[in-house]
Amino acid sequence: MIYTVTLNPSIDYVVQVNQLNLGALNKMDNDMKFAGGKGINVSRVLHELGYDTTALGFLGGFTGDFIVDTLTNQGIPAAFTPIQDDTRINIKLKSETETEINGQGPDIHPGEVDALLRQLDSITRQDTVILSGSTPPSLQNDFQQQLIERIAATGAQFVSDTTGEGLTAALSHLPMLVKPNQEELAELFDVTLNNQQDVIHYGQKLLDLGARHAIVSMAGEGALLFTQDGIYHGSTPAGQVKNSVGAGDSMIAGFTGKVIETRDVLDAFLLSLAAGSATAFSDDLATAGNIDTLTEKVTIKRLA
Ligand SMILES: Nc1ncnc2c1ncn2[C@@H]1O[C@H](COP(=O)(O)OP(=O)(O)O)[C@@H](O)[C@H]1O
Ligand SMILES: O=P(O)(O)OC[C@H]1O[C@](O)(COP(=O)(O)O)[C@@H](O)[C@@H]1O
Repeated sequence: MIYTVTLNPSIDYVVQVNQLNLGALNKMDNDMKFAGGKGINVSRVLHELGYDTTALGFLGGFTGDFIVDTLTNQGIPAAFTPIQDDTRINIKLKSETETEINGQGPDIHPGEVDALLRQLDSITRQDTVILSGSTPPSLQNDFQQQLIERIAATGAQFVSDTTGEGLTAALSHLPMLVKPNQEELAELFDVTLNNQQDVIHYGQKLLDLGARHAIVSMAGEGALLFTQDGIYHGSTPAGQVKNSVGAGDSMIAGFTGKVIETRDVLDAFLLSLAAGSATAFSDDLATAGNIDTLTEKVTIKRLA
């Protein structure tokens, strides 16, 4: 089973305002609500690709109900830990540019934390756990670290898609995969990345620090894959970008599902690239059909 853990899910409220006037009344040209949060997106794409997954994490209030209903309607298995406070709403404003306004996240009470930790005790070494996204501010700074130690103790392999301290904590427990984007990589090492050589240099450090595989995603520029055997660049196919929210999560779903199925890392990278672009080219997350079509249009080149 592939478990995803989303500590800070969200309703992603995508608002289209073609001509945005700040400080004035604007009318929406279109709006859409999606069950979001990084791990939830990963579970949705894993399910779409036919892989067994269960979504875990904290959910509460009317916003939490919306997410549970959406996942139930899509047939995605979930076992969320109920919380008293409302799950957040993240605004994705589409105009000439894409602007994101993410909520901080709800208050999580100690009993709710204990309930989530107890759920993790049933994970076994045959499972994979994907720990994705931010941590609600009411949780202690070292909560991600605690969680990773708990997961590592079960013997399950894990994937980490978070930033800052959480990512540093993950690296020391030998994650199967980490996937920072280029900005997150720069933030982790507190550097400016000026060219591909810089990205390669710091991407390789992710392996040196403990990751078994690392993907550094670069939006429309594709992604770099770092493995013990080599470094690869994957391209993006031509297409019209509609909504890139969840592109990184789709990548993680494609890579993790395929690598568990076939153990073929390059096949997994190919699927991850197709899934990322298929999501960028869709209003919502990618469909299996779109991913399949793009798989033939992605190329991978060995760099080192
Ligand atoms: N504009 C785009 N055109 C084509 N593919 C894209 C685009 N944006 C993202 N993707 C695909 O999705 C992957 C992840 O996107 P990225 O924006 O780097 O991640 P994140 O969503 O984590 O910030 C990219 O490596 C690429 O394969
Ligand atoms: O948990 P965080 O880091 O605040 O991010 C949450 C946001 O990330 C998303 O999962 C999208 O992530 P990506 O675009 O990086 O794939 C949205 O659904 C959600 O609004």
